[in-house]
Amino acid sequence: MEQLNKFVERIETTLLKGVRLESENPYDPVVVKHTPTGWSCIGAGNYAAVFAYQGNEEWVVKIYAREQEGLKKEAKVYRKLGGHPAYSELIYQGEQYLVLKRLRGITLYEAVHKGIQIHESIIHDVNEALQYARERGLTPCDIHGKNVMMNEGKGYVVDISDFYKPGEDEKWNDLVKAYYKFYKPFFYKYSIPIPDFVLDAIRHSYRFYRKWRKKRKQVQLYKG
Ligand SMILES: Nc1ncnc2c1ncn2[C@@H]1O[C@H](COP(=O)(O)OP(=O)(O)OP(=O)(O)O)[C@@H](O)[C@H]1O
Repeated sequence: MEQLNKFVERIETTLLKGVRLESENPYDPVVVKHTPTGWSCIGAGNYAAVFAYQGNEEWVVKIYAREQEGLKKEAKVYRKLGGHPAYSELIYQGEQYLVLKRLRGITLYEAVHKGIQIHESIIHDVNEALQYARERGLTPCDIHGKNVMMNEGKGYVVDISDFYKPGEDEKWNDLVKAYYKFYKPFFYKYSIPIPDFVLDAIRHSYRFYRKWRKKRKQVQLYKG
């Protein structure tokens, strides 16, 4: 408890006072303009940036750049999820930030970028973790390559902030399909790294593909 109190004090007196975040577009990651000494940014999503403190290996701080409402919902989801080895845990909820258990490893996005093999066990672990969430009354959503981490052959789900929304999306299913169709037979086999600009192009094209698919479904429904 004392350790947590000290950590919270450090967040509020150093990190929050010095950090500068910019979020221009909800479809692109938050940009960290300045990180105070002692802290390092270990990841950024479209809503938040995540920081680690040099003297603390256990916890990370997720600061929301926009939509503080999302922070409250994420905390609620963690409470509902309880403890599971494939998820992080909520340690503390601040006004603008959450303290979470630190997950180790690299994201699937980084693995593909660096040509590091993603074993099938990762896909199985995530499938199992998502099923666990469903059994707790949650709806797994927004699970993509930057929201799944792997470490020593185990898979972890990093971001559960959208699990309260009604209705699952297709992102994880699409990723699994792409894994078996393109990744496993080719990129996995030869450990080929993929440059950032290609991954970005895939990310943008996938967004358009999802929009197109959604429209097509609506038209089909309308035609009956
Ligand atoms: N508990 C954690 N331990 C270690 N790294 C983490 C943790 N949580 C997040 N990260 C890192 O920070 C990055 C951004 O976090 P996260 O995906 O939760 O942000 P977000 O803005 O909610 O994302 P999204 O754009 O998917 O909504 C992750 O891709 C991961 O690299």
